Amino acid sequence: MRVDVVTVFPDYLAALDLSLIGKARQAGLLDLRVHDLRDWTTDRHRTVDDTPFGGGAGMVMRPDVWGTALDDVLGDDGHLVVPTPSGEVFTQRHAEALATEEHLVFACGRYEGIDARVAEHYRASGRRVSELSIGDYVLNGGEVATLVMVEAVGRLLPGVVGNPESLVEESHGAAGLLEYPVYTKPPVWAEHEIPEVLLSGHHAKIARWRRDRALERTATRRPDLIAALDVAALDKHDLAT
Ligand SMILES: CC(C)N1CCN(Cc2ccc(Cn3ccc4ccc(-c5n[nH]c(N)c5C#N)cc43)cc2)CC1
Repeated sequence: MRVDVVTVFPDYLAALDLSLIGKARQAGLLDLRVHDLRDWTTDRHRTVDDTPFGGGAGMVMRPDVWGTALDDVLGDDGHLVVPTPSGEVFTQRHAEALATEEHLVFACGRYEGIDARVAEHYRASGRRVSELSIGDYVLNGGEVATLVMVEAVGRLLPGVVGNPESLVEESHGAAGLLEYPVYTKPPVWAEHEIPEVLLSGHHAKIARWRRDRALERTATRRPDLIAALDVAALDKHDLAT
């Protein structure tokens, strides 16, 4: 997979040189290229923004600069991803769908956002465009959201995560439940012991205990997920473990 990121803060994406995503890049599993939007400006001040039509606070990012940049970077096959507070909320389902793409291009806005005609233009020209938000809180730009989405998508690519098994049993997985509590050595820490069932070696009981803790957590912390619960998948998933 090729991923291009266009931003006025290229250094913000340096974190993608680290850890799993960094290793995936070195292994050639992920071809990640970060571009400075100002490289497509034509004035001596390298201007990327202007005042909003209709008035209001702040500045808006210019469509002409973004258009020349994206025309260069999107190529024939790029799927344009625009992080925005007004986007569809990004979920694991979006990560799974984006992980099937050959080429993603992330447009990182700043200020009050990117002129709306940019996304419109590429959608109208038949290109896949996803306007996505990573959650209901306000950030200062699209770079942090891009880091989140590139990691969520990158870890799903074949060969990136050492044990593909671990991609199956994870939060918001097939059964739609939150993760159960996990423990490791020492068996006693600060007078806290390990739940006995986890020391029993009885796999069916351990699976049932984990399923019950995941249900409990989901009901307490994310009751919204309970409504969408796929009970059939839950039992199948549970019996498979
Ligand atoms: C009334 C009037 C003064 N209000 C002024 C604030 N407006 C909303 C507003 C708020 C902040 C930004 C800054 N910004 C620029 C590009 C950009 C991309 C993503 C995100 C972003 N924020 N939160 C997420 N989950 C995001 C994602 N993904 C934020 C971005 C842009 C826009 C709403 C109108």
